[in-house]
Amino acid sequence: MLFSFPTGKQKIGLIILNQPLDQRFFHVLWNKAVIRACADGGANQLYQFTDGQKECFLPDYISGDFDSITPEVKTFYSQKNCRLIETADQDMTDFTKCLDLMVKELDRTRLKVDTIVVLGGLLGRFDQIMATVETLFHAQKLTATPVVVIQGSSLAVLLREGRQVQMGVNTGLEGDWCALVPVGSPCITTTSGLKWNLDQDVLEFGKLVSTSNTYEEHDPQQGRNPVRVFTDRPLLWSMGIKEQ
Ligand SMILES: Cc1ncc(C[n+]2csc(CCOP(=O)(O)OP(=O)(O)O)c2C)c(N)n1
Ligand SMILES: O=c1ccn([C@@H]2O[C@H](COP(=O)(O)O)[C@@H](O)[C@H]2O)c(=O)[nH]1
Repeated sequence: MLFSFPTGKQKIGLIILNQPLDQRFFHVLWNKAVIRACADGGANQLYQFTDGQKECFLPDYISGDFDSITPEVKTFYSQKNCRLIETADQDMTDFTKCLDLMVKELDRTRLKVDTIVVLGGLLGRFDQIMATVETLFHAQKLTATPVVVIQGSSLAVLLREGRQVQMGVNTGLEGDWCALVPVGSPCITTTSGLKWNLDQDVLEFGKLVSTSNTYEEHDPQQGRNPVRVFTDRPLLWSMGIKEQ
């Protein structure tokens, strides 16, 4: 798996959750997206954020149990022929269901994306933040495509087990912290490219969790080396995004 912040010619799928949108990345990510979706109240966020030019920013579909989308927003997007897909299941979050639909839609249309980018999910309600992380576990079963969550000054992605993952950390957008968090189970982990590397060390809550890590020192002319991580179980990678 090769992963870097979605820049350059990457094509993405974009999911907007019910959290305030961020001026820094919205337009660039919207333009890279070949499919765009809102999870329930994510549509309210899009509607509000694009005020004055809403017609230029129509999602392909809005899904969810529709307990958050307002009647005004629902009416607006349905009149603009955006698909409204009701997913009433109360055992899964609107994010998980929206992602499941996106994977199916990508399969159906044979559209290819490099990454599915999710805006929101890392701030606001703590239970929702935990649910975001849990959705990343579903994502690994649903698709081979990396699912990257971005909100505020953080990015999160769940690294797959059993293979070396290489991350480009030289796009200029990376902040100065990064972390490896063993969310689902203990992880035997080996890394390179970090200031505090691991060598077959066990990351485990109550034992060792790699927060407040950073990148190894580098020659500014040459840029940072990629970060390489090998883990025997799914492991959450999180990194800072520069405040601009
Ligand atoms: C054991 C268990 N705990 C809690 C729930 C309740 N539950 C889990 S996911 C879900 C849907 C959440 O919807 P979402 O739109 O993602 O979040 P909301 O803003 O409505 O809280 C619900 C109600 C459940 N079904 N099972
Ligand atoms: O505080 C929050 C609230 C919501 N989310 C995410 O958005 C979707 C949709 O939420 P609704 O409240 O149903 O509109 C939800 O599944 C969460 O993934 C969030 O991240 N933080």
